[in-house]
Amino acid sequence: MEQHIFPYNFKITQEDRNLLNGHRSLLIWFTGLSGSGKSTVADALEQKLNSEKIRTIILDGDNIRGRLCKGLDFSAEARSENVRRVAETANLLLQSGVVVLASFVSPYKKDREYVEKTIKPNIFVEVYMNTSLEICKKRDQKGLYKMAEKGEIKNLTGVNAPYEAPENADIEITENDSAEEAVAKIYLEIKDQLELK
Ligand SMILES: Nc1ncnc2c1ncn2[C@@H]1O[C@H](COP(=O)(O)OS(=O)(=O)O)[C@@H](OP(=O)(O)O)[C@H]1O
Ligand SMILES: Nc1ncnc2c1ncn2[C@@H]1O[C@H](COP(=O)(O)OP(=O)(O)O)[C@@H](O)[C@H]1O
Repeated sequence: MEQHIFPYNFKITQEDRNLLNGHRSLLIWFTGLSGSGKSTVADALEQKLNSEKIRTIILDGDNIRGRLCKGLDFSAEARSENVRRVAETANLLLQSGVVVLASFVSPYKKDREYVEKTIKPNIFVEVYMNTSLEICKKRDQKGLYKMAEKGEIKNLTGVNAPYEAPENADIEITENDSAEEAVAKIYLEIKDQLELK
């Protein structure tokens, strides 16, 4: 289909919006197995940022899959499409000047690289929630691992679907870190990048 599209050059830039907000925008991307602590740490970090008067928004797997990404399953292709839509959404939100916290299993390296490429020149901070499968299985708050054991789920990440761990994550959170420790680690890393006014 031939399209005639002429993007308009709007006058207010992202830099103008950052100035108004008093900080830069960043994308903080949490990746890890189900139960690794992505949502918990994103939640605690958002509270810390909020208390510092930093504008934030959270994009979280389960929430996004109920709306923007409704109908996408957990095949490799659908997961890539899920992450692609989130990357586009994050890109728009970053242009508004907010700090975006995104928590997605995002098991494929190429998908995470796609996110980083999509949001450039904005800053991508990859947080690897390095919680072992053993601990995630023990937590199993949603009962997904038990369902996989019974053969009721065929593509659970870490069990019968792959997880490609980041090799050079900006920040690694281990299963021994409490949520508070994780927040402290992340905040220390991003503080300068926020360029607080
Ligand atoms: N098969 C399978 N594999 C992984 N996760 C599953 C699966 N089925 C359902 N769930 C639930 O979906 C949440 C993960 O969605 P994501 O959008 O983050 O996944 S992905 O990035 O597209 O891989 C995930 O949320 P978290 O537990 O917060 O990670 C689960 O609640
Ligand atoms: N740092 C932590 N230490 C101990 N338990 C945690 C920690 N982070 C999360 N949990 C617990 O693990 C479970 C799964 O956490 P959640 O944040 O939902 O993980 P994810 O979003 O990666 O699926 C929850 O019951 C949560 O309370």
